[in-house]
Amino acid sequence: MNPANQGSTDAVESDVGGRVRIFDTTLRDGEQAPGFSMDRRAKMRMAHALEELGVDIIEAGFPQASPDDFAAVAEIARTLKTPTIAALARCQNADIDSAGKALQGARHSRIHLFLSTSPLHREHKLGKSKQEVIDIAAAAIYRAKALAHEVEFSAEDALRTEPEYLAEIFSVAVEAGASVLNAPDTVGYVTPSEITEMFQYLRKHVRGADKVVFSAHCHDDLGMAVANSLAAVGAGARQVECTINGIGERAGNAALEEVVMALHTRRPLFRVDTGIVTRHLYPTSRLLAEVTGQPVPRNKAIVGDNAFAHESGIHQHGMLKHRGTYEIMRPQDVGAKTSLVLGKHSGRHALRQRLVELGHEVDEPTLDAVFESFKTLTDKQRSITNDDITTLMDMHRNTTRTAAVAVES
Ligand SMILES: CC(=O)SCCNC(=O)CCNC(=O)[C@H](O)C(C)(C)COP(=O)(O)OP(=O)(O)OC[C@H]1O[C@@H](n2cnc3c(N)ncnc32)[C@H](O)[C@@H]1OP(=O)(O)O
Ligand SMILES: CC(C)C(=O)C(=O)O
Repeated sequence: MNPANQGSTDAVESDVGGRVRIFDTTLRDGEQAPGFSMDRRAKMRMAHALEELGVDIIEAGFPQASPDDFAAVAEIARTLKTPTIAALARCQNADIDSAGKALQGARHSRIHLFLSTSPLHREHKLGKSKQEVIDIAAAAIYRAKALAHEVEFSAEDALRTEPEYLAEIFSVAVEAGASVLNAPDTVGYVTPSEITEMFQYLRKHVRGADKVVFSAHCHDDLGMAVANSLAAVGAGARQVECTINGIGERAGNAALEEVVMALHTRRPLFRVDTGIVTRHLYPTSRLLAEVTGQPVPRNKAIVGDNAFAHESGIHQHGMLKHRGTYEIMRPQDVGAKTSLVLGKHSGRHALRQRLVELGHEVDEPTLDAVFESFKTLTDKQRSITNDDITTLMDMHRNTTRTAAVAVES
């Protein structure tokens, strides 16, 4: 049993220490991005991988969105054993009932309600007053409470909402029975210092703040989703909503693997733990790429092909002496491998190492000669294989032999 799932009101209240729950929304916000939708079968495969990864909560979908999404949430709820299964719903009876029904078989279920709170959304999207929005949220939470083990309330566009009003609607949400309060940066607008201020304010001013978990849900429109999520943790958030490979609406959500490895690698700074089995990060990332048909960018932090690859000679020389010179994480901790890639920017040290690995004996004159032809080749060819290296070595041997024969005759 995952200790994070035992009861929903055991919030960690201090700014440092404790457990941060990882709420994975790859199957909901992640799949909302154009090109990333997943059918029931794909979602099942991902859900099993997410369970193995050790996420605390899987947001399996939005049951009211389509019959297949309802079926996917229901199957995930029936099948998975460890994580809490969440389903998204608007503050509308049909959505709430459909989420409750889809979650019926779950060992631990959560209805995730959302309603816009910012002035822009209240006026233009919902056409509702402040009080009307509060009343709609309260009624929805009461209804959802009867249909799931717990209710999370998200104030959509929270970070562009008046702090006093946000604290008020969250206070009402706690009274109505919500045990997780999510303050999303829906449009990826804020900076780390601003989100810190907002979470500190909410934890101070929401009535019943000590009974609930505060959650961050950050989008990457300005490339700050991970930094903002970490800042929120620093300000007391104890749930982070994130996705594998950072997929999600527009520029995406905070990348799960980046949030987790930042908390893990810089533990003395954050002083919190997650339940993530980090060596599953890379395989889970690759599975997502497979089921969506969307490759992981090479330079993606943690899980990209280049995340632990070194081509530059100066870096390779350092790596051969001590891997800590250019790596801050052990690749095996995320299920990946280090690679010293030979290319245009490589130097003699890495070339010698590869020649030795391929079983060639190399003295300094040989290395110099092969290195020269290697550099000529890399100016023409972006990727160099072991076969290329062997060919260069064979060519050098042939040249040396021919020269020796010429001298003899
Ligand atoms: C920030 C987020 O990520 S929120 C989640 C966004 N995700 C999605 O929208 C994906 C799934 N969505 C869908 O499949 C469709 O939008 C459906 C089936 C849910 C709804 O479709 P439709 O009924 O045709 O409505 P449509 O999407 O065009 O418009 C949204 C309606 O929901 C209302 N609405 C929006 N948010 C909420 C809310 N949190 N609570 C209550 N009503 C809301 C809007 O005011 C609008 O109402 P109206 O039809 O009375 O004008
Ligand atoms: C539903 C909420 C949490 C959301 O996805 C957002 O505000 O970005």
